[in-house]
Amino acid sequence: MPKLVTLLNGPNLNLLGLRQPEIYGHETLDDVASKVSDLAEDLGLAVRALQSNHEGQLVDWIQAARGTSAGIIINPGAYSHTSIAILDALNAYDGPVLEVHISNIHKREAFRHHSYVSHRADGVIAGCGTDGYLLALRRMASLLKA
Ligand SMILES: O=C1C[C@@](O)(C(=O)O)C[C@@H](O)[C@@H]1O
Repeated sequence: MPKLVTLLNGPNLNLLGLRQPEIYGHETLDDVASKVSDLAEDLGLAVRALQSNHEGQLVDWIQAARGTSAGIIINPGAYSHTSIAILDALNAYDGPVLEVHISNIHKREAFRHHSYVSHRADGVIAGCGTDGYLLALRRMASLLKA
């Protein structure tokens, strides 16, 4: 049975491809989900990809990953910069956590430079476009093998 990885995307990432394409690119979230699932198959992993605009829903999914998912990859969107609730939920999760940002948050406005989720993340990928999700999945595969 392949190990399950939960891939969470936060607010406004449902608009990927439409929203500020000069920053986030032209691929849609469905495009990303399909390239992630192709790579997952090559790596022998299963991915459950979920997106929500709601903080509490993301907290519920992180809690649900306890005992059911081997790892979490999360792009918390703007909640990265505000949500202690998401950090607390991740702190209650035992497996590896990788944080992805499509854009390089450190090159952008000062309010994007700090991420609460980074206090828990085992790795952070920022500024690699949607390839960041694939890089995170490869890293997750090696963490889960180790
Ligand atoms: O919604 C997002 C997307 C983002 O997480 C990224 O993927 O680059 C960066 C955040 O600052 C922003 O609020």
